[in-house]
Amino acid sequence: MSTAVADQVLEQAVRSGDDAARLELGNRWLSRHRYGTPEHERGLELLLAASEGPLAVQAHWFLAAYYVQLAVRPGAAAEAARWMSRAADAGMPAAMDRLAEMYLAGRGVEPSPARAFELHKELAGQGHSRAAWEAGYLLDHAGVEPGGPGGEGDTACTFFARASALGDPAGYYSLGLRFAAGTGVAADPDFGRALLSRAADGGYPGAAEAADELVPGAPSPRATEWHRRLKSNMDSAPLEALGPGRAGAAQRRAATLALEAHFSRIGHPALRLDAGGRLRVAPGGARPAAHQPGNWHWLSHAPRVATSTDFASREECDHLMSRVAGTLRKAGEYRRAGRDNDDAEALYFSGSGQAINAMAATSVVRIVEQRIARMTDWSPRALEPCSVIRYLPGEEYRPHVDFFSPDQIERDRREGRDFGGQRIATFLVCLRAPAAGGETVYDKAGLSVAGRRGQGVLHYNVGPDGQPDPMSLHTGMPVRDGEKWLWRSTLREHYLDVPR
Ligand SMILES: O=C(O)CCC(=O)C(=O)O
Ligand SMILES: [Fe+2]
Repeated sequence: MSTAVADQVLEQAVRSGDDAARLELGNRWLSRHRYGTPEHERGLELLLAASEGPLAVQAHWFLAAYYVQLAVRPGAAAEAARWMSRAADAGMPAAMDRLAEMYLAGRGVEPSPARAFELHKELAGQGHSRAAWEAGYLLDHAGVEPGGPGGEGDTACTFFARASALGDPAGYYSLGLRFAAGTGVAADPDFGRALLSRAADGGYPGAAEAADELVPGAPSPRATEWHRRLKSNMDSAPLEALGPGRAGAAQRRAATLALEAHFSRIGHPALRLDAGGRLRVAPGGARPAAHQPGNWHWLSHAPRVATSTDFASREECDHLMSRVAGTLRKAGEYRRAGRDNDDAEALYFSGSGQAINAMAATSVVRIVEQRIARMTDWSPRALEPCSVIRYLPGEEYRPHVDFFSPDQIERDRREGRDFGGQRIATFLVCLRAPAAGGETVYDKAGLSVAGRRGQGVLHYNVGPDGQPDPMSLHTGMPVRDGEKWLWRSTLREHYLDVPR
């Protein structure tokens, strides 16, 4: 059926009051027609018309997603939060997940890491493994005080164990790090090694390296035995009960309890079930502390370049790689029309990348952004959405500058596409350092910065007078061996969500 015919069929269905057709047609009009056109407005009206009918929750979700992605428009964040809350209150897992992210970032709502945690905790109880992992991460990094009814004893390790019970490599990985180091749980390097190896079996980035570095040498017989048990535990786990779209919240809770009980039978003394049948990890070891980045170390004043060692933790670096690993694309494929810097990227950068937008951002993305904002005394509202880029051997980013031309800034502002103004500075975080090559070179200053995992690099693209600085020319040297992964944020002149 051609699109035109299909549209006519949908129009007919809309006239007879069919809400599924309203949703389908509304989304089509919104994606096909530019913001501000009557056709675009009609798309929005169709979604609104469906928002009180039998498909209200889906309509709320589509409206929320629409406003999330319309971030640069005034009031969009508040509208996004309003619709997202309605879909979340109706129990839609995807909406609960995005609402948690909004509470953490404080977008459209008062920031509340505690609400973000509670939403992830609820989702974790329904068998959503990433939510279980995020709940654990938030406990260690967002200053959330677990408390309230049933909250006693919630620890990061407990949530990572629950993610592990659901078969999530991220859960094995983070639990493995903690058993290896003895943070939040009494150290058991053999079990830690086994968990990290299990995460590596599941393809989790950095897990094999962490196992080799944190518990060096050949695995002990005990580590090998734990690894075998972890594998056979998962082989016999009744995971199908959580298959996509299989059951409602109550059935998913029951299936989750069964999986947690199953995992506890692996027999490790630190894993136990509480009175409510939920999996917990006996607390012990060193008190977990929020990650502390190193102070700025200035390398150059023309251009201005500084580094911070351990800006991001190993766990954060590996999470960020895992988040984009399946979706990386060549620069030419993510280029947006009319953006000169995207054209330059396609021309000069031979690796791959992926932006992490508000529909994909996780707690780690927001916490790292908040850390960048704190360390640079910048507002998170003036940070461009981050992206992750990867260089394979032979790939490079030839000499270029990151600042926008005055033409580009004015065109973006006029077309209502981007109100952020100049890219004052660039913030890079080395997620994985290559074995050889891949230095960041500031060509005109004769400065070369070798990446180390977790290191943050800040360089200004403008001089102290605020004007584009030609001295900021820089190069990502060809990687000779291994892979190089970077996080990129740019610090913009203005808030991105306030029209000028
Ligand atoms: O890879 C590097 O070291 C530099 C990356 C860069 O310049 C950029 O992403 O704009
Ligand atoms: Fe650059």
